[in-house]
Amino acid sequence: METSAMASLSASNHVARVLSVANHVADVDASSRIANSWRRCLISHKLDPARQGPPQTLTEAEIRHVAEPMEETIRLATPELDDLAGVLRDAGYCVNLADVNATMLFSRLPGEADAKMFLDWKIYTGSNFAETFEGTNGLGTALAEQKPILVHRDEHFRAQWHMFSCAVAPLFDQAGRLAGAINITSCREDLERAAHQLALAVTMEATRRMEGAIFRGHFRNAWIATVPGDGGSGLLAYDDDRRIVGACRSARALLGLTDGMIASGIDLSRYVKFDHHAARSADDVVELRRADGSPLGEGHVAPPLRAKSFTGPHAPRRDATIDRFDDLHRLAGRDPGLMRSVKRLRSIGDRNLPVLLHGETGVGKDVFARAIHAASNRARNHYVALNCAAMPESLIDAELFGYEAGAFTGARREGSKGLIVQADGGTLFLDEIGDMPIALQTRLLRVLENREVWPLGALKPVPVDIRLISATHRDLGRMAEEGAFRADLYFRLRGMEVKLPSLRERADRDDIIRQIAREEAPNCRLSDEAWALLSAYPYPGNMRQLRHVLRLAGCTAENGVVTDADLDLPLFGGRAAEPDLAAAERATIVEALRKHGGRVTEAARALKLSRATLYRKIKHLKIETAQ
Ligand SMILES: Nc1ncnc2c1ncn2[C@@H]1O[C@H](COP(=O)(O)OP(=O)(O)OP(=O)(O)O)[C@@H](O)[C@H]1O
Repeated sequence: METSAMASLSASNHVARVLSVANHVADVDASSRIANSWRRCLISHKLDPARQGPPQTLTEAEIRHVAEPMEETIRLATPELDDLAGVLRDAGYCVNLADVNATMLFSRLPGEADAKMFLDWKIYTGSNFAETFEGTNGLGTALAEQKPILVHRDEHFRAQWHMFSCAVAPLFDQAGRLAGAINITSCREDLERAAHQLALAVTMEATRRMEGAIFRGHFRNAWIATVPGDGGSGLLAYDDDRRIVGACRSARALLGLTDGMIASGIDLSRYVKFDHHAARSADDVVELRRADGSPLGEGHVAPPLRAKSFTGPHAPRRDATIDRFDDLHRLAGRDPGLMRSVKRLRSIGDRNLPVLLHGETGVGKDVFARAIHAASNRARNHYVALNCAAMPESLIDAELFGYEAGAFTGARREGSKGLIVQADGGTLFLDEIGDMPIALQTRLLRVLENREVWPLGALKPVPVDIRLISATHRDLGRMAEEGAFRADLYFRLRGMEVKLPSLRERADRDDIIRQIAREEAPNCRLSDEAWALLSAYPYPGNMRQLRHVLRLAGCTAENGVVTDADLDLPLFGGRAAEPDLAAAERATIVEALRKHGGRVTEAARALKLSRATLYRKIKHLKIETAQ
């Protein structure tokens, strides 16, 4: 028999089976949950099990709109989602997070061999698998019932999904409300139900950890108590005055807490009692008791992420929802490498560890450095930045270390404090540190070692307390090996090294394009062609270039639609084109400088480059300037 004829025979057998189960005629081996779902699909949703066609898929703009309220949930769940995808990848599973309406908003595909099937069948971000449209399926049915479910092959309502097997766990938010679901799907023919059942158990465990991460992330400035219970442990968040500010689904069920009780700021001691002084860290086990003194079991208590130690009852109340690491989390987006770096920065806390940022031009080194400063206990003091590539050696010296009155010809009469002293108590950001002349490197090293500065012409040093963040696009390690950069300074600078990936390397590049499009072209939508172009372009100028391109496109777009014609994306040549590119680049820069009377700032603005990048290019291309 031909394959298509076999397929249509099995489809008609399936239709007959669905009808007989739904009408309670035959007692086939479909589980009661599957049978009930089939009944809902036939009777309430009036669906046809034989209907063929892809799932409903949202446009880019619709995905953006739907994903916005889920941004924090997705961000906090991403590390666990990535781990789950890593564990299941070799078994051919794709992993998705969907919202309450069963629209997939996050997807991780397995290896190439398995991925094609998911792409062909549109099992990816933007597709909707609501039971009311697609019939019985993992996502739709788990969300309809708010319970984990396994839907194996011919348990799907529509015959066209019979080559797939899915396992889904619903996801509940920090207030115990249904927030979405975590789905894993396989299309491997040899997948046994028992093995799939095991994968469901793994998914349920991972989902519980995601819920924990979402709860802890949401209440990061509150105390968190973990309370044991039969259906898994519950999480309670409370403030410095020991009033409950949040409770997860299990804690609500376990202790009978409602939204109203939590909103009224109910006392923790009316539900749970324990010796606060016994809990010094999240790893310490504490004996928990109910209000009447009866034992509740062993639990844990974690202090707020910002707190160093327990605060007394009169300590000022903190806002339990504001986190000074917010900017860093926002910049890291969903890029796994950057998310790990932010996690490490969090664990460093307020220790004065130098940070070395590494990345191409325009990847956001300056904004990242500012965000590190904002997340530190130095945030109230100055953030002072200096670009070492943008100045001649003599000026860097004076700018950085300062000078006494009359220290040299041309010096200001009253002298200058210098940037290092200005940054006292705060953060000093040295951009393009690889361009710092060797003599100045030696002076900087002395400042870092002795914590004092000798301004030029001064008779005594000035003590300073700075946190140093430096940045470079160069390979400083190699430069240190080759003697072009002081190795001892290099090791001092890289207390922690953070690699800021180029835009083309970022795992969340599409999110960034969407976000920047929202900011720079707020009243426009992107046409499909424009989107295709934007997501395939290599962006030598990274975020800065993307911003400029979209800002311009926002101005030229007609009828609120950015088309490919609005995108000013110059061809980015390969290796063979490099000599010509360099010549063309040189000519463009020389012309821009000429047009702006040699003023680098204005020429940089006209060329849509940062001043530092233009200085670097001027140096690299050996262009003569008036300065
Ligand atoms: N994660 C991000 N999302 C959106 N925009 C960003 C992000 N990071 C940086 N940008 C934007 O990119 C532009 C360039 O950022 P920034 O000046 O910090 O880059 P840089 O790496 O310091 O560049 P250069 O090395 O050329 O000095 C800025 O407009 C900034 O707002």
